[in-house]
Amino acid sequence: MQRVVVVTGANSGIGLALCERLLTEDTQLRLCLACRNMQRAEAARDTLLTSHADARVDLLHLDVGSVESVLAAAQEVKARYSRVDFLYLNAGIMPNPQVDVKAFFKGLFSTNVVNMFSTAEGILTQQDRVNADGLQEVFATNLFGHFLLIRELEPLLCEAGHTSRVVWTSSSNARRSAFNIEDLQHRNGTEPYSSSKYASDLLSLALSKHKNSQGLFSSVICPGLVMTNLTYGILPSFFWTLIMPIMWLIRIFTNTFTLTPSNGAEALHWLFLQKPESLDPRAKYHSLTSGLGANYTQPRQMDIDDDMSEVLYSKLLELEKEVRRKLSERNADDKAETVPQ
Ligand SMILES: NC(=O)C1=CN([C@@H]2O[C@H](COP(=O)(O)OP(=O)(O)OC[C@H]3O[C@@H](n4cnc5c(N)ncnc54)[C@H](OP(=O)(O)O)[C@@H]3O)[C@@H](O)[C@H]2O)C=CC1
Ligand SMILES: CC(C)CCC[C@@H](C)[C@H]1CC[C@H]2C3=C(CC[C@]12C)[C@@]1(C)CCC(=O)[C@@H](C)[C@@H]1CC3
Repeated sequence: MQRVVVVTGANSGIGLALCERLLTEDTQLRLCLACRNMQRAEAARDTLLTSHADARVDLLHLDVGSVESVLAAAQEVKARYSRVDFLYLNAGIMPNPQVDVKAFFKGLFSTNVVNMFSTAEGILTQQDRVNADGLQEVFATNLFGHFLLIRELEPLLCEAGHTSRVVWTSSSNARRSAFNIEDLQHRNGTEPYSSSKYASDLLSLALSKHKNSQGLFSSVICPGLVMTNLTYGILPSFFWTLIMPIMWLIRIFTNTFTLTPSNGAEALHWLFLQKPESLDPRAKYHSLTSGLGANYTQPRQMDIDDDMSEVLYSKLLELEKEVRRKLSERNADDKAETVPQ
């Protein structure tokens, strides 16, 4: 049976490395790269086809941060495929990141040093903005757009007779203290990235609870610290080049410095090979790399509770209704404007 796998944010970094690994694993796969930039998506497909000439690689235009784009992409998926076996929710942004250098050096000489290097706790903030849909951009991209995509694809994902999987690329930067259920979109804070990733952890648990009986299983992973466009956006390039030998050195002491996209994709790949019933919906599956470069996956319990996950789920359903209502009003207005008087 040819399995259909959709990967969001597949044109670079961890998403692209995952595609490469999946094609090596299953040559019969039908792989769909869901990307907002079609030029980069085509380049990614070319790269994949160089090493897997016979592979079936499709492209799908998806800007996960735009409600209209998500709805159109979901329609396209439903038209193209009769099933979706895996939906990897990997696209993510961390706009305008700022490192608190003072806090970093303070942390360096504290007992919190290992935690600081694996979670960036206390040293990393971002500046968010409102997007065209009136949503906070980080929330819309990292969480809500993916939620809407799942909702739209439910007919395929929850089809009787087979199981489907959604896998969130979360982060060990996801922290309860950065998340406020009264401020879901993190309008008032400086850690929208951490908040959105914590929300994805909560949402994954709620999805498992509500949808397992319909054959849909949701899991969460952390790729570790990986050198990608996202991380290169945190410090100037020359600085990364300067500290890179130190990064490789640190890897001897912490297994969370996976560093290469392929290593970071370890847990995503590992989940592809597991039976969904054997997975723990409360665990985050971490990609880890030993000092000698060996990859492995380790589940760690998440700091989440059922009540909050339920509240988040119902708030997202509410927001979905509101967003759909606004969109149909906007479409009706546009239509009225184009009708000749
Ligand atoms: N690198 C790291 O250390 C860690 C990364 N992660 C997570 O891993 C995931 C992948 O990131 P990574 O590979 O590191 O970084 P990259 O920047 O290389 O990849 C991010 C991908 O997401 C895509 N993307 C961003 N915004 C949108 C959008 N609105 N619609 C569709 N696609 C979009 C990007 O496309 P485009 O090329 O168009 O920008 C790109 O393909 C993210 O969710 C990130 O939060 C988690 C923990 C650590
Ligand atoms: C001398 C400099 C001020 C050194 C700064 C080092 C930091 C830039 C890194 C230390 C820990 C890193 C880290 C991440 C980004 C870069 C650091 C803050 C992440 C937040 C990247 C994205 C994620 O999702 C996390 C899992 C990473 C955690 C560690």
